[in-house]
Amino acid sequence: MVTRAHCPWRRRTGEMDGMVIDVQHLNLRYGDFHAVRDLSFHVERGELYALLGTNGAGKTSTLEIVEGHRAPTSGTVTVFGASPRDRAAVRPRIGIMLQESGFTPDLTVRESVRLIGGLTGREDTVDRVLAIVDLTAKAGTLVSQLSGGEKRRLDFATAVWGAPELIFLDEPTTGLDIQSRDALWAAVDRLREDGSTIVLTTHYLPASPPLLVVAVLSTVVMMVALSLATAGLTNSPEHAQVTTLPVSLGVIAVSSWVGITGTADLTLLKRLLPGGAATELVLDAWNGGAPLTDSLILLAPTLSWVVIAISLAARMFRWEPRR
Ligand SMILES: Nc1ncnc2c1ncn2[C@@H]1O[C@H](COP(=O)(O)OP(=O)(O)OP(=O)(O)O)[C@@H](O)[C@H]1O
Repeated sequence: MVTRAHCPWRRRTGEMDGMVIDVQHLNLRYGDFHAVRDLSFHVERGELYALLGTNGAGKTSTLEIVEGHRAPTSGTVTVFGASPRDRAAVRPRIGIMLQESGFTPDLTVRESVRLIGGLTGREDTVDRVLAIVDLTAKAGTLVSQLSGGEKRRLDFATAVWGAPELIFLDEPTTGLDIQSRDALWAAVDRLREDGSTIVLTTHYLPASPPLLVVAVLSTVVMMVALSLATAGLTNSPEHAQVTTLPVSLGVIAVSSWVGITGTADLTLLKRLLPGGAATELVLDAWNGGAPLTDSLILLAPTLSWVVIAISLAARMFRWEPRR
């Protein structure tokens, strides 16, 4: 666990309240190719915010802009109220796990962590960081002798040194075995509990996502639909109440759109959909002959399922005019 002693920024009470990242009408073109189209979202302090999307949707490109590594073609981005290109203002407060970090192969794990940590200007100890990323046993091993998953955990170490206020993780679980993946999600959750705001891209979602806010790149429609739908999957009761209706509607509507057929009766619906007054409303409408198909299979709306279903629907409705 991160202690207060490791978190000097916590003392600046009040400064961190509210919005950490604000992205408005972001566009990025690589020559003629429109990689990110009119993307807007914001991230609040203490949130775990995931950018989801199909391969090539623009997740890494967006992250690179917010991290200050790349300039947008148009749109505005602020991090802690400053431009992410303002390194002096922003860099000391953020930790970044790239898709691939270039570590020197003939340094040990301990030397690598100390070297990268030293560059952040934040205080921490190698032992604490190695414990977070579960590399204590490999402290004396040369980077060239690490496995792919161990190298990925070393990448993670560079992002968490000094308990930064804002942590970016680009595909953090790539190459990790199931156990390491679970351990990483647990570490991410602990970092968030300790006060860090976390923004990540991933194709592998934990089975029970912690308090998770999601944007799906490609289209505004997808982003809005999924943000609403997934908010209902969080463990926050107030969110769940507000968003039960979109979750229920989303499950029924997407099932209909993608043409899944089968039989579902009211009892099954009640079992599978989230509970609450909003669900009752949806069921009443459906049962009373609302314009929805009477023949569909309903799936429990896990986050992965919603992503797949909305991606399919997006393809069917050609929601991705990318060029
Ligand atoms: N430097 C570049 N020059 C030209 N096109 C690029 C460049 N970098 C990325 N692209 C293109 O922009 C699109 C978005 O790339 P990006 O890496 O942001 O996607 P992604 O959502 O992170 O994908 P993945 O899930 O596969 O990692 C892709 O089609 C990619 O080919």
